[in-house]
Order: sequence, then structure tokens, then C-alpha cells
Amino acid sequence: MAYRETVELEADDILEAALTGNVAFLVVGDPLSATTHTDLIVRAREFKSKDATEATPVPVRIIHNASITTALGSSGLAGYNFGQTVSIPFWTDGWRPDSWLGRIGDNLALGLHTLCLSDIKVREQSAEDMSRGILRYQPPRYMLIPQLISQLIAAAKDHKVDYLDPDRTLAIALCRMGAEDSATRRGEKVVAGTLAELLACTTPDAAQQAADQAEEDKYEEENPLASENDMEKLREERSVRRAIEFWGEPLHSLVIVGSRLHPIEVTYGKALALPGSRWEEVARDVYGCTA
Ligand SMILES: C[S@@+](CC[C@H](N)C(=O)[O-])C[C@H]1O[C@@H](n2cnc3c(N)ncnc32)[C@H](O)[C@@H]1O
Repeated sequence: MAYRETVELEADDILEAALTGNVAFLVVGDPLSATTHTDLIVRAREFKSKDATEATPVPVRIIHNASITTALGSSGLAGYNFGQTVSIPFWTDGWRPDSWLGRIGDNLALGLHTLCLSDIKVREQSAEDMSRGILRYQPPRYMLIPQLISQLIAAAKDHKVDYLDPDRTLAIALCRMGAEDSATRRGEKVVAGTLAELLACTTPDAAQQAADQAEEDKYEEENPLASENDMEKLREERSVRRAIEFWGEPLHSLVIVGSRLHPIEVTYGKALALPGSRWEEVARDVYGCTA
């Protein structure tokens, strides 16, 4: 398995091996879509072997693959009408990057849809471990639909922008695209609705909130030394569990619908919409498009 460090720090070893044999660099999706690996290709072209005095370019063949950037067609929205893609990074207590918000605004101003990709954290170290020089990796984390939507809404509120109103913005969740149902894992799931409706799919109701509180009380009773960090971890594990129950395992993406909507797209989206969704009403009243 080539981890990010392998590609970033040990690319020369990959290229050295490719000088004398066939080396395949396998990626998720398409090698040149969303995460582009052009850097490796440039290095291959300019490669100078350890003992060589001159560059000995390594030939590269690119084999394109299905990608989230084409699977988004399952939303029913025309690929022509998408603007800039954005990646939504995990926020922490002290770091809430949101430069993507302006790019969503630019797309919406032109009536264009936005593909929002979600953050993936694999083999990440905690700041604490790094400062102590301990090489230990955190468990992998994948941003799921509820957190992605919550961050969109929070950033829009922080910056007081006039777009991404949860009740007036249509969106389509694209989860596990291309995956088939199996005995242990749900296959792809495509769901349309307003941001508020999609978020509500995993928001606990009053009975669930009471059960959550009871679970926390019991945990504290059984673990009297539990810190606020432990409680946060418990809550996060629970929301991840809930998100996976509804949306399925990662990977998840979200499309924010722009105003360049065609009546056929509204009809297509209606078939993907949650039961009782205001999809058609919002398409008509806010987006000005009737099926
Ligand atoms: C950094 S991008 C890499 C994209 C990849 N090169 C491709 O062409 O699909 C990774 C993000 O793409 C999205 N993604 C990739 N595959 C997906 C899938 N099968 N279903 C839903 N989203 C997917 C997720 O948002 C994921 O976090």
C-alpha cells in the first residue's frame, strides 16, 4: 500500500523501480480527477536515476477510470452546469477553514451546481503526539453527509451570506457511488431534498435524545474519571454510527443545486427525493423551475 508519505516523500523509489520494470500506481476513481497525480507524472518525465548523470524519463501510461466527477450524473443534473468543485475539510476547535464558501457563492451566482467532496483523514497524527515526537496514527476518519451539511450551514451563518439557507437550498447526496449492496454493506445511495431535510434524516428526535442522555449518564457512572474529551468521543462515535446507519459507509459527496435547472431535472430529482420532501415546491418557488 502506498500511503501519502510514500507518494510525497519516496516517489523516487517508485520511479527507480519503474525504470526497470512495470509499476502500477492504483488510486480511487480517476488518477487525474479531483485528486490529481500530475506531480508524479512531472517527476517521472524529469527523473534522474541515482547514479545517472542525465535525466532518464520514465514513460507513464494513464488509464482513466470512473470517477465521482462523472458519477455525479446520477444526480440527474447536467454535467455542463457544474461550477468549481470544492473540498470540505474537517473543522477542529481552533481551525475552521471555509474558503470554499466563496467558491460555492460564485457558482450559485452563475446558477451553477457545486460538487462538494468530503474530507478523508487517514494515517493522521494528533498535534499532541507530533509535539512529543510520538509516531502514532489516529484511527481513519471520513466526513459523512450530516457533518458536511452542518459545516456548510455553519459557515454560511458565520459569514452571514444570503445563500445556503437550509430550507431554500436544494441538494443531492451521493453516497458510495458505484458500490453494490452486499451482505455487510449498503450499496450506493442517492437522495435529494433541501439541506434541512437531508440533515434531519439523522437528527435525533426527542426520544432518541433522551436515550442518548441516558447512555451518557450510564457511561459517566461506570467511568467516574471520564473527561470531557471522552464524552466528546462517545458523542462523535454515536453520530458516526447514526450517519452510517442512514447513509451507508463512506465515501460521501454532496451536490448543491444551482438555479440552472431544467424541468426534466426537477422531475428526475423528485424520484430521488425523501418522502414528504419540499423538492418540487422549492424548485418552483425559489429556483423558478416547474416540472
Ligand atoms: C479527493 S477525492 C478523489 C476523487 C477520485 N480521484 C475520483 O476520481 O473519484 C475523494 C473524495 O471524492 C468523493 N468520492 C470518491 N469516490 C466516491 C464514491 N464512490 N461515492 C461518493 N463520493 C466519492 C468523496 O467526497 C471523497 O472524499
